[in-house]
Order: sequence, then structure tokens, then C-alpha cells
Amino acid sequence: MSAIVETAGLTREFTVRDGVRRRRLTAVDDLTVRIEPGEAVGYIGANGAGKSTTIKMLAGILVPTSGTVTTCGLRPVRDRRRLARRIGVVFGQRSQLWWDLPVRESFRILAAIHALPATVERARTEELVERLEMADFLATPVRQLSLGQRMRAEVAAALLHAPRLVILDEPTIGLDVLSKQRLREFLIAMRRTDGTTLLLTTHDMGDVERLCDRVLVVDHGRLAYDGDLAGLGRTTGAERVLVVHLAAPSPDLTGIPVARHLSSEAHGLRQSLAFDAEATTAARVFAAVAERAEILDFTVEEPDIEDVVRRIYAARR
Ligand SMILES: Nc1ncnc2c1ncn2[C@@H]1O[C@H](COP(=O)(O)OP(=O)(O)OP(=O)(O)O)[C@@H](O)[C@H]1O
Repeated sequence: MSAIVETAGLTREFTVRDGVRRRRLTAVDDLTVRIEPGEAVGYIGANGAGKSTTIKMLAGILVPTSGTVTTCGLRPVRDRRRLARRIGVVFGQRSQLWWDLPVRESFRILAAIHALPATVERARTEELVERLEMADFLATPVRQLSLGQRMRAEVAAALLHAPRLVILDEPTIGLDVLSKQRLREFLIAMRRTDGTTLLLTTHDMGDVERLCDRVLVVDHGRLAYDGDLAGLGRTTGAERVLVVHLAAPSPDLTGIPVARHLSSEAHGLRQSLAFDAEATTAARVFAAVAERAEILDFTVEEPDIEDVVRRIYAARR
């Protein structure tokens, strides 16, 4: 099957002022990546890493300096209008809705732009209104919506024409916990029912954990990692943690091979040991602890994803 996104050596430079001098800045540097239909990909990186610039090139808003890009089988800049029918884009910070019009009117205009037949428009709007729980504010002008309501309307607007690829730039930024959760649940369900490909940029690792099965990390315009979240933890050497609950108060469990005692609580009844998953296994650390103390219960905690990303950025400075 053909890829949804395929880039080869994709590069974008900008000329920026540096005091009185001008210099070239490479915002996206030799990006070669392939995204298959139905994938959910998190595109992460520090501020200024090149995420938005990449997305703009994928969507045909920005012309690459060099390299090639194909999105949904089309050349984005040349075929921008045709591409608009196959992709949906949500920029968390910018609106594609008409500020002074009721939400419903924005949907009508967008349906007309996409030339949706009346029956399709009605069915699709109804479906999205129900799934994103928008019935209460369909008649409200966009400028009066709360951020959570507006984001739901933005997502619906981007999905009205059932695009094959949805690009979301910081979709949950500024949302409260409940609104975030609702939006994530919707995206998961939509992906399941429609097989839509998702590409999202985010600084919220919760988005990546819940929504994405693949992560691309970009750093100074270059691809620093491409793989799953677990692998991202391994490549950075971030540690997993074994937490044991012991039957009796116990001294600190130091000196366990390839494990590091992190903390003890309640007179040593609950202790945490960090270990490198590349060097040993949770079972081996468990067995070594069991030789020293009776274990009542235990959990194994995965590396904290924020920590993993911090390590990637730090290692490349
Ligand atoms: N139009 C432009 N002119 C000059 N420089 C630009 C332009 N757009 C982006 N840049 C620069 O290119 C680099 C990458 O920017 P980009 O917006 O793609 O980063 P980002 O990863 O999306 O960052 P953020 O997480 O802050 O949104 C930055 O150094 C930025 O200042």
C-alpha cells in the first residue's frame, strides 16, 4: 500500500536577521520518513525544533528548500487544493472557524468548500456533533465558546470531509484534564472506526502515551528518534523502577547487582529500586531482593516519559 506521508531529504531553510547580519537557519534538515495508512504518530521536539515547519510542508503551506514530500499520494504545494480534500489540519493556536458565526454556520461553509453532498453533510455533522458532544453550543458564535468547546469544534471542522490524514498541532494545549481526556477518547475511537491516520505535534507526553504507537523526535531540525515509546525509553537509558512492599521493616536494599536503591518509606516496608532494562530484568532484581527480604507485593514502573525526552534533548546539546 502506498504511504500516507513520504519525505526524502526534506529540508527547509530560512534567512534570519542576526543583528545587522543575515544568516541561514535550517529549520528542517534532511528529513526522510514514511508514515503508513492508519498509523498514529507523535511528532515531538523542543520549541523551535522544526515541527510546525515540517507540518506546513506536508500540508502544502510552505515550499521546501530541497528534498521531496508526498502527502496522500499528492505533491502538497502543486496539488494543494486536491490535498485539502484528503487532509484535515488542526492548529491549536489558530482557528479555521468563523469567529462571529454560530458553530453550525462554520460547518455549513466548510461543507460547501469541500463540496459535500447535502446528505453526506447532514450525516457527518450529526455524527460529529454526537461524538464530540457539541449539541449545546451549535448555535453559539465561535468567539463565545470556551477553549474546550472551541477545540472540539475545530476538530469537527477538520474532520467534516472524512480526511484520510489528520494533522493536529498541539491539540490539547491549554485544555483542562476532562476536556483533554474527552478529546483523546474521541480521537482513539475515530481512528478505530475510520482508520484515519493521525500525526500530532505536542508537548504533552500524555497525548503521545494515549494516542500514538509511534514517536518521531526532532531536534534542531533533524530526526533524532523514530520508533515506539518503549524503545525511546531504552535508547536514552532511562530507568525502570521496581517498587517492593516488604513483610517486615527492612534496612535499605543497597548492593543489589545492576540496581540502584532509590528510596525507602515506612521504615523500609516500601522500597524503590531503579534498574536499566538493557542491563537486567525486573525478574532478576526481584529475585535478588527476595533473597534478602520477604516480598508481599510489587509493581514495576516504566520510565517517566518527560524524563526520557529531557534526556534526549540534553544528550544532543
Ligand atoms: N517564517 C520563518 N522565518 C524565519 N524563521 C522561521 C520561520 N518559521 C520558523 N522559523 C524558525 O525555524 C525554526 C523551527 O521553527 P518551528 O516553528 O518549525 O519549530 P517548532 O518545533 O514547531 O516549535 P514550537 O514547539 O515552539 O512550535 C525556529 O528556529 C524558528 O525560529
